[in-house]
Amino acid sequence: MAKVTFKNVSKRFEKVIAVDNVNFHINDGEFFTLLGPSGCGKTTTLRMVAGFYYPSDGKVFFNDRDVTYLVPEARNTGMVFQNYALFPHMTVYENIAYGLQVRKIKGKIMKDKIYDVLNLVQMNGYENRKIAQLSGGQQQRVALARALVIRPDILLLDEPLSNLDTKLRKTTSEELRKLQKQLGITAIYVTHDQEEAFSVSDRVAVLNLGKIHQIDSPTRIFNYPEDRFVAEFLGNVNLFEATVSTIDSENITLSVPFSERAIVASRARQRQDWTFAISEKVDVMIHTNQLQLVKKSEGTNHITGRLLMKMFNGLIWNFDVETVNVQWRVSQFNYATVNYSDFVTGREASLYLPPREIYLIKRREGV
Ligand SMILES: Nc1ncnc2c1ncn2[C@@H]1O[C@H](COP(=O)(O)OP(=O)(O)OP(=O)(O)O)[C@@H](O)[C@H]1O
Repeated sequence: MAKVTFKNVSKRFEKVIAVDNVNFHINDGEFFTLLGPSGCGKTTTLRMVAGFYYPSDGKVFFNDRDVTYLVPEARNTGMVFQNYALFPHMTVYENIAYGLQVRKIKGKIMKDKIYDVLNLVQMNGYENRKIAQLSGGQQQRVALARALVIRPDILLLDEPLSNLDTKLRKTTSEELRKLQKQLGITAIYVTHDQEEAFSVSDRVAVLNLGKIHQIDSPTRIFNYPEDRFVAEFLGNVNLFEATVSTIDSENITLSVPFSERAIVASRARQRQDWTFAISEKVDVMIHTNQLQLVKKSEGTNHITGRLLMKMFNGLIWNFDVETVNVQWRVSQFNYATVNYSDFVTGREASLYLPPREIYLIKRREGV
């Protein structure tokens, strides 16, 4: 087991700053994910953990040991690559044996280790198959077995599920999480898929353009995004700009671009480490499932709009509603007893914004 620390780490490739002054600390046995859009520096960060790249600036520690410039072979990390990087004409057994042979492990010890790990990833019986004769999901298990057979202190996973179909991704990510906890191994996972990141991770770092925007548990990131980028990247949100009008012990009122009347946000919903001032400009977030579609627009936080689109996907209904200056997305669970046909595309449809679901994002410089 190992802790991993990045201290002021940057990585430049000529003019490109792939990783820009990144700091984080990963605990023993933690499942930690680097999440962000394509090109944000996830893979470069992971490669600096593995030792495939050395930082241009800053330091990397495993526990208290400075490993910044240590060669990959001396780090005891196991890596699963996006394309698995297996030898297609070799058997499953030979692929897994490779890393052990490099480490001069032979004979019965090697054999026992290979059968142990095959068991672990539920691939016993496949040892003599060639990689080219396996399905994508099975190849993924072999790649995982190959990374685990050396008993690494840290398991590194670079989009390991991206070649699997949606259903298999779900079950495999659940298994991966179980296995990681069972082994108590520290894992660092790279993905651009928010759902995948949330379902496997203890904590997630959200990156953009080489910088970390937020490191938190999945629920904290979802409910309390640090900035507008994080909220937008996670999706399933409505965002608008507002100005703080009044603040009392219970509520913050906001002047908004889509209504003459002020909107009320409950203070209980806000991050306790942020304070807001009268006239402060903020970004406001409300999750698509927290907005309510209503027939009549009466009273506080009700606004009148027009239904642009409605779509049923089996579990939820999605509605797009247009009001002055803002287009909204509303997602509601389907209930057989609720009649959604009352909402007709092109006709009036109103929204209710529950005060306890309105989240204010503090603006900050430099990100
Ligand atoms: N070897 C390299 N030489 C030059 N530029 C590079 C190199 N590797 C990465 N980059 C650049 O650094 C930035 C970060 O790349 P990185 O591969 O870390 O992103 P990523 O978040 O993993 O993206 P993806 O999800 O697309 O794999 C990108 O702009 C990329 O073009």
